[in-house]
Amino acid sequence: MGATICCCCRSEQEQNEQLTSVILSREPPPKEQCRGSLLVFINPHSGRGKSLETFAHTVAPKLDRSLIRYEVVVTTGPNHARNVLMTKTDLGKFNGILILSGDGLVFEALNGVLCREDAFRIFPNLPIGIVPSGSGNGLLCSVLSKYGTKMNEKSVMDRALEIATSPTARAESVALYSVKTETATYAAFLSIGWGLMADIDIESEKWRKLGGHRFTLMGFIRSCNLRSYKGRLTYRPYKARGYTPSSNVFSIYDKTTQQRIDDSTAITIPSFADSEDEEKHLKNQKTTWTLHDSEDTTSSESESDEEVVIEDDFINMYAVTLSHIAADGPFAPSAKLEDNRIHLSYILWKDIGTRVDIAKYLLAIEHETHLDLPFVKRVEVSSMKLEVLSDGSYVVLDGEVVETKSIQVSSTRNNICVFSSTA
Ligand SMILES: Nc1ncnc2c1ncn2[C@@H]1O[C@H](COP(=O)(O)OP(=O)(O)OP(=O)(O)O)[C@@H](O)[C@H]1O
Repeated sequence: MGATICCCCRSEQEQNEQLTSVILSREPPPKEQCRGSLLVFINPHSGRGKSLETFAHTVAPKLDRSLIRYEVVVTTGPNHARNVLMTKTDLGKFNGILILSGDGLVFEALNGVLCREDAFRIFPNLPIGIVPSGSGNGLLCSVLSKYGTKMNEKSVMDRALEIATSPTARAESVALYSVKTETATYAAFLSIGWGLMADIDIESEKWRKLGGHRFTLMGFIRSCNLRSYKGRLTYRPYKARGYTPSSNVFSIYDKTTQQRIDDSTAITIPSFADSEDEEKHLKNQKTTWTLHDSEDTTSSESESDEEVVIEDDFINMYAVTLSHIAADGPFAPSAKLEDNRIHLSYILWKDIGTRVDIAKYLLAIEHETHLDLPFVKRVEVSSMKLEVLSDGSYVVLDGEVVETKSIQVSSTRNNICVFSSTA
């Protein structure tokens, strides 16, 4: 335990191998003394490439002191975490999972869970903790900003470490969205982008080591080479439909995931006249989304309103479901963790004067004034569909590129739970 490593004079790969073997050989605290256990995913290449070091030197010693055991998976490439979570048979024994990467690995992990039969029981009962090692950490920043953490890299990292390693850590609900493309279904929690900001996000990935500065640099380049993107955007304005989202805040180490699942199943099973109905109810609970705009939830004629369709040349389309997309000012200040509305904003080519307007828009994001610019249209929606009608653009979901020309995002009444505070 607590081995110190001299990292100078060695290649990055050798350092990573050495750190991995130190991490995997750590003696856990004795089981009978432990408060609980975490399943940890470390992406050695995320962000500035420091996640193994952060775990070995900071997270692991703190978890040991807090008597929290951990099982570590050092991811070897895309889909590793997804495959583990799809197939792991003992997920219920953990109190939570901890991810040392960015939003991309959280997205991958959730979509691994989505492939499981018990996905919709796991989501609200298996808390996800994040130690921000990737370059985009919108989920973590949205959660921490609710509790007043200052939005700069150091404060976010310090607070995330405190929560991730504390025996009194608590988790709370974050709304989950159902996404369909031409070929796949996803669970998403953060954003869908197309056009200017999606291009900036993806084209700046080669500068990962610059951290958040990569977006500023690529934003400057992109606004000098402004493009328009042809597409059709269809959306349905948000209506409450009698639903008031509420947050479930709970202590992570009071129960394991399986104990929480067992408790919630016992509470939510109504008494059924016959066992066939009961079986059907349980099956639905396990396997399906609860869509916000389903027939069951549209209670009156006035609520089944028209869809709005815009077919035009766009400069940017960016929709978020959480307040922050990075550790700067909020992108959607009114977004709340548990609330299931989608904050859609877009800019049409015909509405801007010059490309200086776009530079102003990108700069305004940092100062939270971007939504006040006259050429930025915004609306809260419960579902939206984007059909891309031109070539050569990225559709980016929770920071990850999805290969599709058509994508539909729907609000649901499902949620995940995320490490958020300490008692
Ligand atoms: N060992 C690995 N090597 C390369 N890619 C990996 C590895 N492990 C995981 N990945 C992939 O890297 C992506 C990590 O994205 P994440 O957002 O977590 O980090 P990031 O450094 O901020 O990356 P990005 O800038 O692309 O968002 C995930 O899609 C994941 O599948």
